[in-house]
Amino acid sequence: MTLDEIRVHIDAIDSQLLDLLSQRADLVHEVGVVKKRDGLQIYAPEREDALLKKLVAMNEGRLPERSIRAIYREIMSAALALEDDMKIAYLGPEGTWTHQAAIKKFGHSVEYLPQANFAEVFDQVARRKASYGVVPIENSTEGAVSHTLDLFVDSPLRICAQILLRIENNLLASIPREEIKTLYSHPQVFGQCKNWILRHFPNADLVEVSSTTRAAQIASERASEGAAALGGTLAAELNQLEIIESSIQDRATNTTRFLVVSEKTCPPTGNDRTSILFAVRDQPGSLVDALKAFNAFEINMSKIESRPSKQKDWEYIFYVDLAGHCEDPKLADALKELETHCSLVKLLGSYPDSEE
Ligand SMILES: C=C(O[C@@H]1C=C(C(=O)O)C=C[C@H]1O)C(=O)O
Repeated sequence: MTLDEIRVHIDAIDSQLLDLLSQRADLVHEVGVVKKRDGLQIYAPEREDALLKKLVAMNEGRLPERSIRAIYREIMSAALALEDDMKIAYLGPEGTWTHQAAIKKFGHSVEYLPQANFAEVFDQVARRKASYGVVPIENSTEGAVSHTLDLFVDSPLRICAQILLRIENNLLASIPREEIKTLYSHPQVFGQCKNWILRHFPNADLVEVSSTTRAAQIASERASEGAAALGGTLAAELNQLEIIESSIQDRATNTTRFLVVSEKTCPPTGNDRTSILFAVRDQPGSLVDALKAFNAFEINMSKIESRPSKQKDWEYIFYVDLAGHCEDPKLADALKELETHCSLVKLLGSYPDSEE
C-alpha cells in the first residue's frame, strides 16, 4: 500500500473511533444521571480498576499495557469531565508531584484546583468545593508524610483510591552547574536525594520550600544569585529551566504513594487495602494486645506508623494498613476485636490495592 492508501484506512478507523467514543459518552452520561438520582459517587475507582484490568488482559494487538492504560485513562477522564461538578483539589502549585499523580488518576479533561497546603486540600473536599482531593502519604525512600497522617485524625473524609507514582528528581537551573550556590526544594525531595547532594554539592546551602514548583520558580527568579532547584520535569517546563542532571534520587525505584480522599470510601474489588488509625489505652502491653487482633484473624498488616496524639505528651496514634476490605467478614471481626483494646479506632477507608 502507498502512504496515501494507508492514510485513507487510518482516517476511516478514526471516524469509526470518534463515533464509538460519542456513543460511549452518551452511555456514561446516562450512568451519571442514574448515579445522581441514587445519590452515588460519580467517580467509581473500583469500576475503573476492573475495566483497565479487563482491557489489558483482552488486548491482543501491538499496543503495550502502558499505552492501553494511558489511552483509557483519558477516555475515562473525558467521561468524568461530562459531570460539571468534577473538580480535583491537590497540593499545588501546578507542576508538583501531587499534580502529576492526580493527572495519572483523573486524566487531563477534569478541572484541577491547586491548594497551598494539605489542610486546604482536605478542607476544599469537606466543604464540597472539590469532589476529590489528592495528597501524598508515603515515599519508598523517605517514609511517611506526617502532615497527611495528622490531618486524618479530625477529618470526616475517607480514602477511596491510591496512586503509585515513580518519582524521578532532577537538578533544574537556568545557570551552568559551576555557578550553583543554593539548592531549593521540598524537604521530602532533599531526603530522597541526600547522598547525591553530599557527593555533588557538599557546600551548597539547602533551602526548604513548600513545593518543588515553588523551588523551580525561585531557581528561575534568583538565577543570578546561584539558585537551582530539585524537582520534576513538569516544574522545569513551567519555569523554563534546563535539566542539568536527571534522575538524581538515591534509589532508582523511588516511588510515592498518594491517596484520593472524598466523602465516601470504595466498594470491594477482591484486591483491596484498608487504612485505619487507632489509639491504645495507656497501660502495659496494650499495643501488643491491639496488634494481636490482626494475628488472631489472619489479617496481613502491611504498614504501621505512629504519630504523637497532640492531646497528651508521649501518647500516640497508630496508622495501620491492612490487606482486605472492611466489608470482608474476617477483617470486620478483627476491627471489632481491636476496638476492645483501644480508646479510639477510626476507619479511614478501603480501596483497590492497585499498583498504578
Ligand atoms: C461510567 C461510570 O462512571 C465513571 C466513568 C467510567 C468510565 O468512563 O468508564 C468508569 C467509572 C466511573 O469513574 C461507571 O461507573 O460505570
